[in-house]
Amino acid sequence: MGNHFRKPDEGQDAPRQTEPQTASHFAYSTSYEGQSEGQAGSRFAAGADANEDALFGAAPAEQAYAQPAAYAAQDSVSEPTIDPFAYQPANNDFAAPASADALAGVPSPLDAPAPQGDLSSQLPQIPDPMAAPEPEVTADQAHEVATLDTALQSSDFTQVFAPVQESRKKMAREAGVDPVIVMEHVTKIYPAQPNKPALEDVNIEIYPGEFVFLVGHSGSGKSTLLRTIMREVKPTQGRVMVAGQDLTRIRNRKVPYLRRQMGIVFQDFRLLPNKTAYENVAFALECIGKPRGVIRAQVPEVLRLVGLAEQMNSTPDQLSGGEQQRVNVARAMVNRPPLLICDEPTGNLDPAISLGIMKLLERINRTGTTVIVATHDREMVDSMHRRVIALEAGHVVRDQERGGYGNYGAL
Ligand SMILES: Nc1ncnc2c1ncn2[C@@H]1O[C@H](COP(=O)(O)OP(=O)(O)OP(=O)(O)O)[C@@H](O)[C@H]1O
Repeated sequence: MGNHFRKPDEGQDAPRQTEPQTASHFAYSTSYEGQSEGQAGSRFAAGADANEDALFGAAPAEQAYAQPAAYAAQDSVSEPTIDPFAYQPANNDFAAPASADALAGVPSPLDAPAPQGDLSSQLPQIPDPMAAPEPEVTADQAHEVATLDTALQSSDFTQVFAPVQESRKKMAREAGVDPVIVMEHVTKIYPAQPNKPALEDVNIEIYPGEFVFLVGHSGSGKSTLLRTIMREVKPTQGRVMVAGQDLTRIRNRKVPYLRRQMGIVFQDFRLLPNKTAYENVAFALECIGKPRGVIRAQVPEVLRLVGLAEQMNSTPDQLSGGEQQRVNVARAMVNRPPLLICDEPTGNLDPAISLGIMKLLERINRTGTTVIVATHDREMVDSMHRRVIALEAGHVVRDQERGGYGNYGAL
């Protein structure tokens, strides 16, 4: 999916093709329909309008990056002790337990003696026809997964990836939360296909801190939906609100500031081939004018958190596909955006490595970042039990709180 974006100098309905990896593609490589790459490049000029950073709530003070210890204090203040999304059973969910006295003497079925012998060995062994074959995992892959698992245990994680405290605070304070993304009656018709809307009357609300899977057949509109959220595609009809900003109305010059609030991860990694992992991540910060001190503090930290402390000086050709994708995630997150948009982030990866990437995204989500993942990865969606939005021919055919991949339309 991620490789369907157009070259900057092509019209909006030009045939879709893979972009070459160039420096200008590195930082949010795709430009808004009709906007040239030159214009897009200017988005990263230093000296941003501070007011723009208010788009998603106040960004942390620059100083906080240079003093990681400050995060801890900041986090402990801003992280709500109650997660408003967490399931809170009502008092009457369960019958009140009987007192211990009343229960005394009543034989419990749990106290019954266990049947003797291992019954399972006496039962005929029937293979599960639905069971998927175990994927083969090489020693290298197992090592890669293990290093990432170790990195994910780091207690420092929240200090670096903890961007949306403002909205979480609001949620906790008011117990009523505004969605971070609202799509109202959104229809997108590409002129090249006037009779086949890529999206039709789509209505979606996504709240801060959610983890959302977007599923659907090829061509169902997943990429188009993500691209409207990034304001790379403008709807033909309807309204898209991101963090309270109406994307159908904001001026082009504001788009760069909007995108700074988004981390974007694509299937085709788009790392700069001649730069090391460190340099690739650092470049994302250089592009938005971060001071060198911030870069020196933040880049190794974020690479360590994605389990690449040992590979900072490796170039992409020295990294596995999964490691490259981790650099990509680190690069998307290094500026601590409150919203992470992933278009087929595991599309090219082996199942074991895909699971590692998904765990990483989940870990980032647990720090409060809203994560939206378009994917064809059935096993992943089924195993994670997160919100699933299914698209079919541009329509939302299912929006399920804790869904599986399903048969798109069917549950
Ligand atoms: N730039 C474009 N010009 C014309 N039609 C387009 C363009 N981009 C997408 N489409 C069409 O819009 C529809 C939705 O495409 P989209 O890429 O959003 O689907 P998708 O679900 O992401 O597919 P995949 O999973 O294959 O990436 C398709 O019919 C596609 O051909």
